[in-house]
Parts: sequence; structure tokens; C-alpha cells
Amino acid sequence: MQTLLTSVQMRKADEYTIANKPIASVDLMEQAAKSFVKNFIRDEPDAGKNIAVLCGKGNNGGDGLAIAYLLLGAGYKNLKVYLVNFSAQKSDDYTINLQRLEETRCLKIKIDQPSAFKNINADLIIDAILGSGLNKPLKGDYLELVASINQLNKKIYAVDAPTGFFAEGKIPAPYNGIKAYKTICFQRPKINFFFPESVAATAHFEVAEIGLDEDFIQKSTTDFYLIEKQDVAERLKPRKIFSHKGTYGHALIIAGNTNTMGAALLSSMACLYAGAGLTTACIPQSGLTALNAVLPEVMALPRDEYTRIENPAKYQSIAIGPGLGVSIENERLLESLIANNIANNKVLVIDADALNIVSDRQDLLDKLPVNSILTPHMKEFDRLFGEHESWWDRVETAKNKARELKIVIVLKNQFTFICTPGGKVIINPTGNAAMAQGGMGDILTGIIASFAAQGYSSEDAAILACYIHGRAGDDLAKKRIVVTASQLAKRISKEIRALTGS
Ligand SMILES: NC(=O)C1=CN([C@@H]2O[C@H](COP(=O)(O)OP(=O)(O)OC[C@H]3O[C@@H](n4cnc5c(N)ncnc54)[C@H](O)[C@@H]3O)[C@@H](O)[C@H]2O)[C@@H](O)CC1
Ligand SMILES: Nc1ncnc2c1ncn2[C@@H]1O[C@H](COP(=O)(O)OP(=O)(O)O)[C@@H](O)[C@H]1O
Repeated sequence: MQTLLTSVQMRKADEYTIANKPIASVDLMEQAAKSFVKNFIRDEPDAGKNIAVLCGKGNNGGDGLAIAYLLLGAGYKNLKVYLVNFSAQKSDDYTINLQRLEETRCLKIKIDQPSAFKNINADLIIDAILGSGLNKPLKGDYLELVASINQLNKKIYAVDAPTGFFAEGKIPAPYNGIKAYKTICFQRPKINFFFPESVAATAHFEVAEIGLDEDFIQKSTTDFYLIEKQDVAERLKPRKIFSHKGTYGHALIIAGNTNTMGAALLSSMACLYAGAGLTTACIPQSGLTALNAVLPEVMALPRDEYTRIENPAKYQSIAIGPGLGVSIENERLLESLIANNIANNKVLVIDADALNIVSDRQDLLDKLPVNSILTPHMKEFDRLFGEHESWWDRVETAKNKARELKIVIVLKNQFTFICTPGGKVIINPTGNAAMAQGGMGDILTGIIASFAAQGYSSEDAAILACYIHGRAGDDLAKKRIVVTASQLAKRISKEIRALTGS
């Protein structure tokens, strides 16, 4: 898993690399510029475009100067460099790169006042004014300049971070920094790129490797981690020779109601395709025909208002909530399950209406069996733990609650945050907007229940399920504008196969 670091930690990684690798600071900057330019040229191959490169006087500006030099060398001849001259201080590597640029015929324009940057003729802007060195909100000349750059409505590529964007911590609203089309950042994504508010600062981001010491970065202390494909491949256990249905666990899905039977069918289908040995759906009588017709592999446990799960020990995982409905009967069922599950130490997955029931019965939170998995989306999360103004605060609460209650919280969004009892925030990078359709969460719950039934720890079940769910969505979205939940369920088995190679 990739560690995600703060700006201060990334600066330490820069310093460590310079001190311990045979690379000088200015060469590291050159490497960063080369990586940026490679990606930029791939995106913008038309070398005839008018490009404005805006450079501050720190190392971000130094990057900008090195980028300008390299782009000129690559034939981007209609390029002008704007030297933002709002502070007296300049970094050494900025000075070195400026000297090198002096030896070329590159047009350089000094910006002593924000008003000097009004009527520029540019198709594209490269923003290298301030990067990860940002240590206070923009104001004065910087703020004015940034506002007039944004007003030009040009396509902006930001170097490492858009000017005015804090790489971690609460993103102030309204955002007043550079509004980039894309940020090409160095070595690691900024933690804040995974928070929805960052879309005001950059519509897209990508990471360019610049040769920082990976060992140092990986060993740095952090709460934030990013799942990589190999983490999933390493965790997935291949199916064994001489195995049988009993080898892969029995999952119980308590879901569905008269008008929401589909949720139960979708969760159960996902559970099957993710490989559980046996799946039982606990649904109202009215859904039996549909279940038998659509999912003949799934067993039924008819549910009425008096139902209690009599022998919960026979299930390795129990998921409750999709399409369940909020009622006193369902509240009692959930309560009995929570009590029983403590004794039997099974994995309990709580989703949708079961989360809504817990919101009104906060006393149940403290009684949740250790390693239970909660899968709220933003609204369900706020109903459970209170309103949050920012995603940073929401994730902080999720991290603290997961630790305090010794549970796993899967806070769902474009990038889902998996918060563990150990205090980690594990971010899932897969998934896309084609998946924004009803039923997707039901599928995720079914996959988590399936992996938990197969014997994976709660943390691993959540990691595997989120990654595979999103990856299936990504693969299907290559040829579609929308991916339906049923399509995704049927794809799960293929994704697992591709990831295990067996
Ligand atoms: N060897 C290195 O240190 C490397 C640094 N790199 C680049 O260096 C950047 C960081 O450079 P710096 O640390 O010099 O910082 P920046 O260039 O981001 O900022 C320069 C200075 O501006 C001042 N400042 C911060 N917030 C301000 C505000 N709101 N208004 C006015 N002034 C403000 C600070 O004193 C800061 O040090 C990275 O984003 C990256 O682009 C890369 O070249 C990779 C290697
Ligand atoms: N734009 C998106 N990008 C990535 N994943 C998405 C996106 N929209 C939805 N998803 C995923 O789909 C699921 C939606 O869950 P949820 O809101 O509970 O849906 P439902 O209740 O309709 O089943 C989550 O796992 C979420 O991460």
C-alpha cells in the first residue's frame, strides 16, 4: 500500500533523497520538470500553442522555469514565461534555472503587480507560482493575480499543486486558489486530492515519479494509505484443490422489502459472484418467487415481523440492511443479531436501513461486535455521527470512531475511505461516475459479506471488496456511460480471476 504523506513529510523526503542519493537538489528539480514535461507533451502534443508559464520564486517556480526550458527544447516555441515578483526571497534552484533560461531566447515578462497579467494571449497556462510550500491562505497580490488568471478561463496545468491549494487539512470554502484542469504532482498524490472539495482546485490529477527515496517515503509515519493493485493480488487466496462449498463459508444477507426486493437480489448476487460457498437471503415471503427465479443458487430464509436468526453461528458473515426498511420489527431483529453476534464472533456487515436504525438507536453502536463493518455513504454517515461541514472533518470522525468502537467503517464516495480499528485511513482508488446509480452500494455489501464469509479479516474483506467493486466498474465503463448494478455483480468473478491469475 502506498503511504500518503503531508507536504512537510514530502519536503523531508526531498531532503533525505538529496542527502542520501547521488543527486543534487537542482538535478532533482530537473527530474521533476522532465517528468512533468513528459506527461504534458502526451496530453498537449500541439507544439504551436501559445503557452504562458507562470513562475513564483520558490522551488515550485524553479520547476516552472525548468519546464519552460525543456518545452522550448521540445519545440514549443510560442511559450512565454511570467516571473511573479511579489516577494524578495528566491530559492537557489530558482536562481540556477533562471540563469539557464537567460541563455535562451525565451520571452520573460516580470509581473510586479497583479494588473500586469490581464490581457495575455495564451491557449494554455502552466501554474508554477506556489506549490506545496503554501503555508497560509492566499491574500493581497497573490489572491488578485490568481483571480485574474481564473477569469481568463484557460486550460491550466498545475505543477505539483494548484497555487493556493492546501495539500492536506480542511479545504477552505469557497476555494480561492488556481482552478486547474489538471495537476501533475510529484511522487505521491496530495491527500486532499481524494476529497470531493478538491474538484474546485483541479478537475484531474496524475502522479509523476521523480526519483525520491521510496524506502524513506514508505517508512514514514502516516494515517493515510492508498490501495494498489498488488495489495489486492497479494491478499486474494486462490481457490484450493479438493475444496467444496463448505470451504468458502456461508453468508446470510438480511435484506429486501415489498418494494425494495431488488436490493436483496443484488446483494445476494454479488455475494455469489464474489465466491461465497453458500448464500442465504433472509427476505419477506413476497420475494421468494423472484429469488427462486433470478438466483436459484441462493437459499431463502423467509422473514416476517417476528423473525430472529435462530442459529447465527452457522453463518461466517451476516449482512443486514439493503432495502430492509426501518421498522420496530427490523430494529428488534438487528438488536438480537448484535447481541448474538458478540457471543459467536462472526462478521456483521451493517448497511443502508440497518445504519438508519442504528442512527436512532445510538446505544447499539457501543454494543457492535468487534470488527463489525459499517458501510455508510455520506448522508448515512452524518445521520450516524452528526453533520460535518467538510470531508476532512468527516474522515477524521470516521477514523476516530473506527478506532474507538474497534470496527471497520467503509465511508463510500468516488474515493472510498476504509477506516480501521488500528486508526488507518485506507483510500480506494478504483471506481468512476458511470457507477453512480442505485443498487451499487447493495453490490458492495454483498461482496464484503462474501469475502468475510470466506475467512478474510474484516479489514481485508473491505479492502478487497472496494477495490474489486471499483475495478469492475472501471472495466465496464470503458464501453459504457453507465454501469448497472446487475452488470457489475456479474463481472466480479472475472475481476477476481484477473487479479489472482488463477
Ligand atoms: N528539492 C526539492 O525541494 C524539490 C521541490 N520541488 C518543488 O518545490 C515545491 C515546493 O517549493 P518551496 O518549498 O520552495 O515552496 P513554493 O515554491 O511552493 O512556495 C515558495 C514560498 O512561498 C511562500 N508562501 C507560502 N504560502 C504563501 C502565500 N499564501 N502567499 C505568499 N507566499 C507564500 C513560502 O514562504 C514558500 O516557501 C514543490 O511544490 C515542487 O514543485 C520539486 O522540484 C521536487 C524537488
Ligand atoms: N462517481 C463514483 N465514483 C466511484 N464510485 C462510485 C461513484 N458513485 C457511486 N460509487 C460507488 O457506488 C456505491 C454507491 O453506494 P450507495 O450510495 O450506498 O448506493 P445504493 O444505496 O444505491 O446501493 C459506493 O460503493 C460508491 O463508492
